[in-house]
Amino acid sequence: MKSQNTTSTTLPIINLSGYQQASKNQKQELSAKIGEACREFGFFYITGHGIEESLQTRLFSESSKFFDLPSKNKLKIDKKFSKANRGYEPLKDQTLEAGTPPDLKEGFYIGFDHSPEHPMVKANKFNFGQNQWPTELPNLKPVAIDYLKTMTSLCEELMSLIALSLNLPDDYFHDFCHDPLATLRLLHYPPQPVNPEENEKGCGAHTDFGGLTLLLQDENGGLQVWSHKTDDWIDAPPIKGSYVVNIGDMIARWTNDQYSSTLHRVINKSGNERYSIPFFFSGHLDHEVKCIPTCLPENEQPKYPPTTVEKHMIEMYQKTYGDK
Ligand SMILES: O=C(O)CCC(=O)C(=O)O
Ligand SMILES: [Fe+2]
Repeated sequence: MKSQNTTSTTLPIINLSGYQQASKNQKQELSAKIGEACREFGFFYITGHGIEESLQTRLFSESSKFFDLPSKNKLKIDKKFSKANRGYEPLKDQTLEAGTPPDLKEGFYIGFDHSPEHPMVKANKFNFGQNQWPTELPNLKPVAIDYLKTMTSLCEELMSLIALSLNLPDDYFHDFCHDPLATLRLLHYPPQPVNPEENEKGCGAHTDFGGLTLLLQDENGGLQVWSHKTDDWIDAPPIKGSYVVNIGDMIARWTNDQYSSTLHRVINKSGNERYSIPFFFSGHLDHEVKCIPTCLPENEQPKYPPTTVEKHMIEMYQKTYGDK
């Protein structure tokens, strides 16, 4: 692949304003724009999504307070103590791009709190369980849980627009959306070093594992998206009040790559500390993911064998975190 520079193509911006009250026709129009963006880039921005700015600001504020804590405090809630991969992920813990140095980012994983009696916890389902919260930041939990709930509802709506865009009934992904694995990841990227190791980056080139990712990023920029059209990296700069949405591996598998789960990476060249908050909507763990028959033209074969959400998620965590 090419250097760390980018070309100037821009990702589409889709305004969702009023989507909840939209007529059938308006929803069809919106879904057609989403479909086009998914085919061309696998990435798009959304505005008019209805998530309150004050909620986003409070979450960013808790996030920066968390990463400012002394290392020894953060390490007390290292995700290695959690059966459900919840908690602190130290700097360089993950290598998203095989064969390159580990990612220059630290993180904090949050999901819905599931009691030990929850059937999915009893069944030892992947990433279902309890969070680990920092005792120093009592406000993080209510803000993060509020955010998780709101984002989950937004993703359900987006999945129904994706269904429409594929000429499927709008409730086609209903079962996938039921009792989903939904993960919030607070991320902190130190500035890119002046003399980085070869190929060292904030976040190595990767595709996202789940259904949809909705990314909130601060004003520093640094996200780059691979364009198969121009065969080069393009910038996905922050646009105030928007989310960057991208298609994950599940949707690529359903559509036989008609909708692209696109490579992306982060290089924090801003010289500042960068903060971002991706929300990963991965769906119901038992859901089978195999090519949707109407997404397979007569002369094509499915590119991927059938899998389940859980199987794919486990494989991808093992691949990028090794045996940790
Ligand atoms: O921080 C970002 O801008 C992107 C993070 C990302 O791609 C991920 O966590 O999967
Ligand atoms: Fe990603």
